[in-house]
Amino acid sequence: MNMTSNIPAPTLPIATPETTPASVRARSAIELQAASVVFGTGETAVTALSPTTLKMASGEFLALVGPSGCGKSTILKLVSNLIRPSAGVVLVGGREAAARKLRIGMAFQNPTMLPWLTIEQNVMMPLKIVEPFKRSYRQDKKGAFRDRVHALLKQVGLGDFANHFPWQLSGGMLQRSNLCRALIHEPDLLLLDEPFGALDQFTREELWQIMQDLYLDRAPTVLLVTHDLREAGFLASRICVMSARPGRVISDEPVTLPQPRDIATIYSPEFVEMTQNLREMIAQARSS
Ligand SMILES: Nc1ncnc2c1ncn2[C@@H]1O[C@H](COP(=O)(O)OP(=O)(O)OP(=O)(O)O)[C@@H](O)[C@H]1O
Repeated sequence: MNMTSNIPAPTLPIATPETTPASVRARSAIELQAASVVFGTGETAVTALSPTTLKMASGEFLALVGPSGCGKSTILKLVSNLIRPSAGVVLVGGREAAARKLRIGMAFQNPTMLPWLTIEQNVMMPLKIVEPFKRSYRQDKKGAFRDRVHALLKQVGLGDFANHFPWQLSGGMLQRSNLCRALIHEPDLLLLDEPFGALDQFTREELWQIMQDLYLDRAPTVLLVTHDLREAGFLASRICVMSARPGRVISDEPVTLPQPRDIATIYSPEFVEMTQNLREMIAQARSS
């Protein structure tokens, strides 16, 4: 399913994967060098992440899987610079604490739409607050921004819901809006923490396809945390498995299936074998 043909030509001088210089794209390469995280001190200290080494190239789609509490979300927080490592180094684009210089999009399990704003206004929010869009927004370019929001909403099948309020949408529709809000400002780096976790299987599969289209269209660097091994296999170009808390990466393998993938792929013997292997690794990690 490729919906890119529905998008009107961009009306703003916004970077696309084709126009973004390699130097800019390289800024979103990620590297953890023996990075560890301890929350708290003394007797109440919790080691959330063992020294972890992980490298991601710009434009890569990496899925992190592992037992509950092993430190997956902690890695997202490190990469986004919400927290600093207790030891080791986290580099984004080759520099420490550099995430704030990047355009980052985030989507979590529970979409946090502002209930008093319409879907259009919610999705527009990053354009209001993130440079360079913020400057143009102030210069009354709202018409162009609105066109951009509508094009993206249309791409995910929400073209007719721009003026609805969040409470008028289903869970799946809210998750689509959530993805739109995470992508509207053309992020270099997309951090996804179980973004489809609360959805039924059919809606989830539909959103995997939408996510895949958006990724192939825009090529951001994506770090996806998920418990759903099929989701990891369907979307990612690489899967890292973590050990139980305090976690570290115990397996790091590419997903060799060609992209774009369709839903039938997840029933192929190759795919089933891959997810079974991942499942066994996680089951072992949980019990050890
Ligand atoms: N701010 C905090 N203060 C204290 N402990 C924390 C904090 N944040 C996370 N932890 C602990 O660190 C560990 C790792 O948490 P994290 O959220 O990274 O795990 P996770 O792998 O994402 O878990 P899940 O799959 O269940 O979402 C957990 O034991 C958690 O309780």
